[in-house]
Amino acid sequence: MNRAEKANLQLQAVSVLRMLKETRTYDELAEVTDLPAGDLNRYVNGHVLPSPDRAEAVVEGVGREQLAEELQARTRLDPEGYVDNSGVVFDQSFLDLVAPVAVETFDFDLPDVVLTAATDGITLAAAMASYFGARCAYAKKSKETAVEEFIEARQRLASGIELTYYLPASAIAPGETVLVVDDLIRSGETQELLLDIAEDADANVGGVFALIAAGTEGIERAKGRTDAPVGALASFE
Ligand SMILES: O=P(O)(O)OC[C@H]1O[C@H](OP(=O)(O)OP(=O)(O)O)[C@H](O)[C@@H]1O
Repeated sequence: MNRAEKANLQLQAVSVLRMLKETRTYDELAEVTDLPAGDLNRYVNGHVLPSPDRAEAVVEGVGREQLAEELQARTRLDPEGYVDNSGVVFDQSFLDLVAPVAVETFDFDLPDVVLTAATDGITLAAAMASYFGARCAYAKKSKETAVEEFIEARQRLASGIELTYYLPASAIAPGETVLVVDDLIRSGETQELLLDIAEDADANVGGVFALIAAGTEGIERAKGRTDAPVGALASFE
């Protein structure tokens, strides 16, 4: 790790600790992190940065578990099983914490492009792209008027409805590494269309990542389509 990467990791750890501190006392935070309450106070207030080792432990270990809990707490499931995750996808500073935890947990190849589908995946994709220094691209269900060339992916869904996603052809260059992300993966139909787009662009898939998996069907479906790591931060049955 070079100096800039270390500094980035240390600042990420401070963000994670601040997020956790919102709903905890320092003693409770000490219990969660196994770090002394006095040190945590100095980190959260920005007086001292955690050492790179401590920062890594916070981002990798505690970060994943706590982010998953936080996700569950911010997500509502209605009686029909539909997910309301606006408390997550509208909160850019929460989403800023996700990329380092996701990459530590799932070991994705670092992307040139973070690809998602409009609409709800966009804020997550933007946050992750910014962390990786990658471009953010999103496929839409309609064609942008001024764009001449598109990559199209079409699928007849289980419901019988036909779904087409369009991505401007210039968004991904051949040979680039694409990380497919979304807020939610349920049937995996959307991710499959995004993987079709990546394949059409002659890109390498670096991974498939969702914040929330509703059931296991979507994750299994994506795993059937790529050898790259596939995972979600939290799951609902
Ligand atoms: O795994 P799947 O069964 O494909 O479901 C997941 C997709 O469903 C939601 O998008 P939706 O199609 O509702 O569009 P929206 O983001 O515009 O609401 C969500 O943002 C994912 O893209």
